[in-house]
Amino acid sequence: MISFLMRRTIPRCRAYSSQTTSELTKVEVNEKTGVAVVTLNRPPVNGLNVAALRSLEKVIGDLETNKCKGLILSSSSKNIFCAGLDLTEIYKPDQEKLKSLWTAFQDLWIKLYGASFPTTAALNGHAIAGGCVLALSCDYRVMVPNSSIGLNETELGISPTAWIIASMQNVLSKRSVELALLQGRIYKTNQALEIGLIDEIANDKDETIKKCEEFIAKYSRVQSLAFSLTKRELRGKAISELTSNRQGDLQFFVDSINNPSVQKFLEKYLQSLKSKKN
Ligand SMILES: CCCCCCCC/C=C\CC(=O)SCCNC(=O)CCNC(=O)[C@H](O)C(C)(C)COP(=O)(O)OP(=O)(O)OC[C@H]1O[C@@H](n2cnc3c(N)ncnc32)[C@H](O)[C@@H]1OP(=O)(O)O
Repeated sequence: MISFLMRRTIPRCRAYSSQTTSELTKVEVNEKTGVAVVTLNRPPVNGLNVAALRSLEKVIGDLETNKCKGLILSSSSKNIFCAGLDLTEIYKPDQEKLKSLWTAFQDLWIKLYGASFPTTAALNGHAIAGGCVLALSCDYRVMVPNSSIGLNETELGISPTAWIIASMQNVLSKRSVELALLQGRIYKTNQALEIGLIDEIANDKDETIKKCEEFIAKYSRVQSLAFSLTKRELRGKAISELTSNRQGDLQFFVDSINNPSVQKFLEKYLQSLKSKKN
């Protein structure tokens, strides 16, 4: 069950009625500000499987319906924000599950990137691949020191699809996007700040959330309708490009993952992650 701490005094933020989302995503809404802290909660690394993606998508949909004031995306892990798509779901995949995974990721991106309220990522640790996409889909990113962030897909042998590139282009210069994507580069916190991949550094998780709250507070005098219409103008093109080509995008993903050389790499990659501890 999702835990809600709903405010009673902000008239535009109604109490949630849905209780169907699982513990995969926890939600707390600040009674005073109406800002929701949404916590990814799939240990050990918040790997994104279909259930986790759908859970987060539903939460964002509920926040949208309830006209909350802003979102802070965080993680229950001590040092990992999100390690991206669950690699065990894309190695030797069940084909139907693979399609569901990508479709759920597309749906989540459309909701998060297009959210009509301010969105922030409180990066209390690593944000790799799909984890970086979640961060890039928000309006603002605050990260703790000694963490890493980036899109390493080319290292995995797959190429980021148009909407993922658009999310990065929305944040970085064209030159930085080229370097980041073509090299499949993962940036340390300081480097990420230098190129603008994150907006601020915070000392710890609490401070990431505080800084995200401060960012959202800057919008308190902005009319919600003007905010959402302006955001739609800025981001709508990338979203409609995906919505008009969802099937093609899905097929590209499925073909990429099923490529024997990608599967071979994934096998070695998963082994290397496991053998780190030995
Ligand atoms: C259209 C064509 C395709 C377009 C694709 C582009 C789209 C891009 C979007 C998504 C793609 C992806 O997201 S693919 C996922 C890629 N993710 C990664 O490469 C991250 C891999 N993980 C790490 O680098 C590290 O785990 C970490 C830095 C995140 C944390 O390191 P730490 O040392 O703290 O932890 P461990 O490495 O020991 O991990 C603990 C535990 O978790 C397992 N693990 C890690 N990552 C994943 C994952 N993504 N999915 C599933 N499982 C994962 C790891 O193997 C360990 O397991 P064990 O405890 O069993 O050993």
